[in-house]
This record gives sequence, structure tokens and C-alpha cells, in this order.
Amino acid sequence: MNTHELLSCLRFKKINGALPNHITNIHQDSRKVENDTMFICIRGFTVDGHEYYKDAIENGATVILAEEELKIDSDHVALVIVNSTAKAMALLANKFFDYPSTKLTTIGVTGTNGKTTVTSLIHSILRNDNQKSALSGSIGLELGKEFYYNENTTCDALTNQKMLRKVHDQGVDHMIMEVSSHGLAQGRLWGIDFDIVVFTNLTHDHLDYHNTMEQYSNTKSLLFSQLGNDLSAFKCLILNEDDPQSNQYKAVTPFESISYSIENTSDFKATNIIYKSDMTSFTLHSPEGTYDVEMKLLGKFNIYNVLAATASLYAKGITVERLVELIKKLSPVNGRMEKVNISAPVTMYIDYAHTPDAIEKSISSVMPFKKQKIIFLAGTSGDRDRYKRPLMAEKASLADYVILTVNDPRFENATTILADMEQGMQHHHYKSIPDRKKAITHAIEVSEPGDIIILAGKGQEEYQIIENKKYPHSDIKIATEKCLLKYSLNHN
Ligand SMILES: CC(=O)N[C@H]1[C@@H](OP(=O)(O)OP(=O)(O)OC[C@H]2O[C@@H](n3ccc(=O)[nH]c3=O)[C@H](O)[C@@H]2O)O[C@H](CO)[C@@H](O)[C@@H]1O[C@H](C)C(=O)N[C@@H](C)C(=O)N[C@H](CCC(=O)O)C(=O)O
Ligand SMILES: Nc1ncnc2c1ncn2[C@@H]1O[C@H](COP(=O)(O)OP(=O)(O)OP(=O)(O)O)[C@@H](O)[C@H]1O
Repeated sequence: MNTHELLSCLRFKKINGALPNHITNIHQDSRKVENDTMFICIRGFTVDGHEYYKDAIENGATVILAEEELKIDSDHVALVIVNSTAKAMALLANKFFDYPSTKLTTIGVTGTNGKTTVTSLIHSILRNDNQKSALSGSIGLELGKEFYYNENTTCDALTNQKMLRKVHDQGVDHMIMEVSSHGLAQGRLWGIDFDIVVFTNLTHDHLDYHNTMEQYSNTKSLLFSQLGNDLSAFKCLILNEDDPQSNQYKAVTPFESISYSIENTSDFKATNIIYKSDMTSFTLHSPEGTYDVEMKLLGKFNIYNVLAATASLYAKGITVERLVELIKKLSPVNGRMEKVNISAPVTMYIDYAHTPDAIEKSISSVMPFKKQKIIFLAGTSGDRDRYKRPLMAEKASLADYVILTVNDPRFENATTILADMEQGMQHHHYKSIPDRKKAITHAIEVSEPGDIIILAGKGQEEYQIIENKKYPHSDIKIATEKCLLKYSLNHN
């Protein structure tokens, strides 16, 4: 792209040296820089990108974007100085990739729990309706039959624009994105023109980063306030009427909202709910009438998720009647209250619950069909929000027997993590086992016919992070193996 044209989107800047006519790409990581590209120096939490401009030049950068004067020896490299490289990156990335989000129907989902589930449901419903959709979030980018790894649930502003452009170039017209609070706080969403924004719920998590629930909520509200003020555009909020936080989000934008709920009155409300071990049914009250809904997803929280997805697609123009047909075809989202197929006399689920609220919801979802014990394995991660640990254990105490363990220890000592959790236990029927594989084995060993086992914390993930390395690990594989061993031995 012509460099002068590209830089015209930055009104206030100082340029040292001669600008090259063209650049072929933009990077914020010196290690990825190739010839004839621009390198943007970002001040990070860990390092300052300004320290890497020489590496970027060595790798072929011909324009350096920085917040300070830098000594550049080469005549072939220009330095552009701006006040905020993070803001400039969002402006430049949008212009360079030609504002891809304006050409797509872009749906963003935020909330403490349910982002992956709701985005996956919207994406699956669209695909089952023969529409083209791409999905980005904690699983990476799913585009067509391909999966692309992403470092974050919500990528940085530059990666987001690259990704949106790739989606548009492949003729896909819907982009469904998980929006994390870290992403909002760090401006990773700047420049994304969302059409529909969805709120699931707000409960305790990430207070290591946001400090207070108020700050956490204010950060989430950015998704709604950043819808802008151009009222000629069609934009819509999808809000959980049972979560009082929705009132704040309604108030920060002029755009209309559609509500969903189970308890309070709303546009999309579920009543007459029947919970079974492998399906759920309910009556859906909607602006287009009342419908009977059956689905393979389990638990009350998944009714909220399905309502959120349904309201989002209704906002996009799909009829409720058609949506009800499509919901029937939905499969449970991988690792989210996913029933494990095993030939053993116990019922087992893999779940990703790793917040106090999610744990409560996870256990509550099996209560209606509990016959014997509920065995709940609760895990939390090292080097992340410590404050939620006792609260997680408190909620896990709803189960008859609890196993406390670790998801990803990272650099933290597992014994410290477990000691934090133990403080919240409300009864003594529990055991702390730092090694996750041993913890899963113990869950199977103490089980008896008729029991329900929930292995929570890691969902479908196939690795465990110890220090800063990923090691192969799969809850489902370990559990299936141990379960078959225990119950086939007993039968012999
Ligand atoms: C705390 C945090 O959010 N960190 C994010 C931040 O990293 P950072 O500020 O430490 O970056 P840094 O390492 O200091 O690097 C600064 C700059 O120097 C550059 N650099 C660095 C080294 C080098 O050799 N050359 C070079 O150019 C880097 O490319 C970068 O531009 O910016 C990076 C790029 O955008 C993110 O990948 C990174 O997320 C880390 C990996 C992370 O774990 N974040 C978590 C907390 C997070 O964001 N989680 C949410 C999901 C939460 C949920 O579960 O709901 C998410 O959206 O992923
Ligand atoms: N609407 C909901 N309300 C409460 N809990 C939920 C809801 N949806 C899912 N959960 C619980 O949270 C877990 C994680 O779900 P999901 O991955 O969809 O959330 P997420 O917001 O993407 O989480 P993360 O940000 O950690 O990736 C599920 O396994 C379930 O236990």
C-alpha cells in the first residue's frame, strides 16, 4: 500500500527521514517483520516494543512507528512519531486492511461465562442455515474447514483486522467474535464495527486484572458504548434481563436492545423447563409467538446461552420459527457440560467451569436428575485471580464429594493454590490432589453406580500449562480410560 496514503489516517505525527513509497505489511512483533514492512513499537506489560526496533530494521522494516525519538542509522528507514502507538495501530490496521468489519455482519459476545458457548451456537446455527460464518475466540479462528491458532481469546487490534480481512476475502459474510474484558481494556477491539453485541452475565473473575467488580463491569460496557453514534446504522444489543448489569449497558448507547431471560419479563423468555441427563426442553415466548423447544444442550445456563443466540439471530432477521428448528440440530459445545459416552454405570460430564458462578451453574444443572452422589472435580489455575479460589470451593461444596485440583499451574506452587481453595470449603467431604491426572483417577475410584461425575476446569483442552510450557493432557481421555478400567474390573 502507498505509505503516504496509509499515514494520511494519522492526523498528528512527526516523520524523520524519507518515507518509502510502499509497505507490504504491518507488524507489532519484531520477530515477524519481513522486508518492506512497518514495525509498530508497543509498550507492553512485559517489555517495551521500542527496544526491538533495531531487530525489526534488521529483518527488513522500512518504517518504524514509535512514541519517542529513536536513533536510526539507515537512510532507507523512516521514523514516524505519534502520541500513542496503540491507537495509531488500530487506525493504520483498519486502513491497511480496508475496514473489513464494515463489510461483514460482525457479532461480538461478552460476559464472564458463556462467551465460547454463545459464539459457537450463533456460528453453528448460521452454518446449519446454509449461511457463511467464521468464529473467533478461545478456540482460535474457525474459517471454513480450517482452524488458525490465536494467542488470545480476543486478539490485538492488528491481528483482528488481518483476521477480518481474511474472513471477508474468503467470501464469508458473518464474523462471530468472543470479546474478553482484557481485550476491551487494552483497546484490542478498536476499529471493529460491530452490528450486534451480546451480554451473557457478569460475576466474579479476573479481579487480579480489573481490581474491582465495578471496574470489571465498566470495562465490559466499552463493547456497548463503542457501538458509536451513527444512528443511520443498524445496531442492536442483546441483553440478559436477569442480570442487573444489563441496565448499565442499555444506558451507554442510543441503540435498541432485545432482552432474554428465565426469571424476569423479556422479549425471549423460557418457561416450563424440563431438565434431563441428555436433553432439555422449554417453552419459548418470543416477539413472534410461543414455541416448544427441545435441545441437546444441558443445564439452565445453556438455556440462557441458547436464548442469547436466538435473540441475536432474530435481530439479524431470521424468523423464530426457523430458529427453533435449527436449535434442535445443535450439538453441545465441546467441553461445556459435554456428556461423556462411556459404558459404565455412572454419568460423566466434562465442563469448563472455572469461576464461582459457573461451578454453581454446572452442579445445579445435574441436580434435577441426581439419584446418588454428585462428585465434582474443581480446578483453578496458577498465576491468575487468587480471590476467586475460596469462592469456587464454596460453590463446589454444593456437590456431595469434591476433589480440589489445578488446571494450569503455570509458575505457581500447586499447594498454595489448593490451600487458597480449601479455605472456602463448606464441608469435609473433599480431597485436595495437586496432580490433575491423579485427581481424575481419584474421582473415578470413589464413584459408585448411579453417581454423577463432573470434571470441571479444562473442558476439551488438550494440554496443561506447567511453568510456561504446554504438556499434552486430556481430561476426557484420562477419565474414559480409568472409568473403563474400574468398571470392567468390577464386572469381571
Ligand atoms: C497481560 C496481557 O493481557 N498481556 C497481553 C499483552 O502482552 P504484553 O503487554 O506482555 O506484551 P509484551 O510481551 O510486553 O510485548 C510488547 C510488545 O513488544 C513486542 N515484542 C516483544 C518481544 C520481541 O522480541 N519483539 C517484539 O516486537 C510484542 O510483539 C508487543 O507488541 O499483549 C499481547 C499482544 O496483544 C497479548 O498476547 C498478551 O496477552 C497474554 C498472552 C495473556 O495471557 N493475556 C490474558 C490475560 C488475556 O488477555 N486473556 C483474555 C481472555 C480472558 C478470559 O479467559 O476471559 C484474552 O483475550 O486472551
Ligand atoms: N450463561 C452462562 N452462565 C453461567 N455459567 C455458564 C454460562 N455458560 C457457560 N457457563 C459455564 O462456564 C463454563 C465456560 O463456558 P464458556 O467457555 O462458554 O464461557 P467463556 O465465557 O468463553 O469462558 P472463558 O472466558 O473462560 O473462555 C461452562 O463450561 C459452564 O460451566
